[in-house]
Amino acid sequence: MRREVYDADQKITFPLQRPSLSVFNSTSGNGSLQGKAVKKFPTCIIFGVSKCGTKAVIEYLKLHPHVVAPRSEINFFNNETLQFQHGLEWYIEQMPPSLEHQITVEKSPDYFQNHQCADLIRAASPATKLILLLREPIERLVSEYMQLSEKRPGLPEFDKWVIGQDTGDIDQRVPSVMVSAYSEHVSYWLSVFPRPQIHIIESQSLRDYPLQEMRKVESFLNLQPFFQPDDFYYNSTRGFYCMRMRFTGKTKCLGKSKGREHITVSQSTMEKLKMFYQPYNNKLKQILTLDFPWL
Ligand SMILES: Nc1ncnc2c1ncn2[C@@H]1O[C@H](COP(=O)(O)OS(=O)(=O)O)[C@@H](OP(=O)(O)O)[C@H]1O
Repeated sequence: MRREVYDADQKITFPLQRPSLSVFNSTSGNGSLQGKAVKKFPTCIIFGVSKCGTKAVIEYLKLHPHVVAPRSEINFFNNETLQFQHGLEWYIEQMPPSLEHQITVEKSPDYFQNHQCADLIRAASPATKLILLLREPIERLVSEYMQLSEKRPGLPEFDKWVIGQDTGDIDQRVPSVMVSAYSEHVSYWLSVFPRPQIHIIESQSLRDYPLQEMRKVESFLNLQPFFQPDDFYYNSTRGFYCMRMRFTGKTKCLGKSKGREHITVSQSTMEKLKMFYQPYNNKLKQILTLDFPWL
């Protein structure tokens, strides 16, 4: 059975029943892991926000033996070409096979500002759980700027990038500026998904207290309690918590593209940015009834 999830002009259909592709028998020596492994639609999608620690959450989650996740972002629901040419079966094909007791988690943080992703995910799988990370908006913006300036050497200096030369105000035409206007996007996602279906993590708290935050994630996903203090250790060279694999003792930190040094924003631009984000932050606090240090 199939149903339309786009409007009639777009003619995209998503199967109501999720197909189980690439069925095979697990050859794992661990008795409890034997059985059929199949590729499944994610139980949980980390849908944003970019530069807020999404990679850390998915890598931490992958320590849990009951979690599988693809190696990289799939960016399916924000890519019409993939949807039209390949369809939902292709999306599921990108997932690693999972055993019956395992869940699949995907992270594509650019879904957040692409509101149609909310409708598409809901149409494809209304019960899929969602995780959202939120970072102080100016810090997030600077983090994205650092990434962009590495990829695009001709990018203007930060001040010129965020301030419209014609107006002298924060330039709302810069997409990255508007990504940090969280309330605009959160209100849309909350019009599509009930609040209890979205777990929110404050980025600084994840950086400082990974164990505490990952235990909350574990509970949100109804996973068996697994995370222990030894799974995380502070790496003073990197300035972040890294991971210790429980069964091999090997350690793993995130790559060098995480934790880039940030530029110092001039005081006048900082003031403009603070004024600009204040109303969005106030609205966010109201919508979520949450209190972060920067709200
Ligand atoms: N454990 C650990 N290790 C490394 N980095 C960590 C960690 N926890 C959180 N962070 C913060 O994650 C920021 C990058 O966020 P994302 O992974 O969401 O970026 S991306 O959108 O996937 O590019 C990255 O931002 P920048 O410091 O600005 O690079 C980090 O601050």
